[in-house]
Amino acid sequence: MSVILDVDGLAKTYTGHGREVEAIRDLTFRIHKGELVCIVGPSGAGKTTLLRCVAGLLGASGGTVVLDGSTVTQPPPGMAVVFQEYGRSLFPWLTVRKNVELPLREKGLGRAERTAKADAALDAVGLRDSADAHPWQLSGGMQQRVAIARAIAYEPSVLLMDEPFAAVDAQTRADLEDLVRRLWHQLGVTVLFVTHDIDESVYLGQRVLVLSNRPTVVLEDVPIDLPDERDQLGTRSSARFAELRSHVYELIQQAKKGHRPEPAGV
Ligand SMILES: Nc1ncnc2c1ncn2[C@@H]1O[C@H](COP(=O)(O)OP(=O)(O)OP(=O)(O)O)[C@@H](O)[C@H]1O
Repeated sequence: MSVILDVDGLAKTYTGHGREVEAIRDLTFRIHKGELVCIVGPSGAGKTTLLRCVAGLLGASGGTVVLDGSTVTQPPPGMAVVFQEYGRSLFPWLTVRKNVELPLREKGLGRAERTAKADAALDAVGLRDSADAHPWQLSGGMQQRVAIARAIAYEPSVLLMDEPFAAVDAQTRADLEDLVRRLWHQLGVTVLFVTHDIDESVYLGQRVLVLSNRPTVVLEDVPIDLPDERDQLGTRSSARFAELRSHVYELIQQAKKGHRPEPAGV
């Protein structure tokens, strides 16, 4: 499997207003083409900072992010991001279809192709019937599905998701998790999914990267050896799921207490 995303020695310190916050000290990991990788860590560990650096929305203080062989210095064309705040990421004055079409317009696609791709993406998330509605006429879960449709219509090679379901109710969240797994299977896209929810990370991921507390490093890269076919009831009640969630939970507890991996060579 080829490496699509290579994060090497990434560091980020925020400066300004007379103070410095070292958010990320030294993050190194690789993601292969077509993988679904989750990132968890204690609150304030730097998960959003990491995703913004990977997306080219924030300049790193050190290290490199390489997407498909090219160093990321600004938002790269092959990446799409779904944020937690769907309310702020959709334009209320545009219809659902126009919201989904927007990045395709920036990509330079003609009207017919834009409409076809937007409608296919809305079909994939089950929202074709709402194409002519405005975002504010939809529920929170539906708005987040619009944001997902917009991201997949763009046909990114890597889809970044930053706690995308944190603001929706539990039932909707379960449905959206299954939607992400289904789209990932169908489209073969690489997904990097940040969440603070341990169960969600184990349910969704093929691997879970557990981050230390700030300044952040990778505490452990946990392979999730659950069967590829997952369902909310069966998978979550399996013995292996319980073992994996306990392991990740333990790691987060250690991270909160300040445990850090030994530096290499010590
Ligand atoms: N613009 C900024 N200026 C200064 N410090 C910042 C800025 N953005 C984030 N930080 C700090 O960097 C650290 C990491 O923040 P970040 O939002 O990346 O963490 P997180 O893991 O996503 O947190 P949470 O799980 O609570 O969402 C925090 O200490 C935060 O206060």
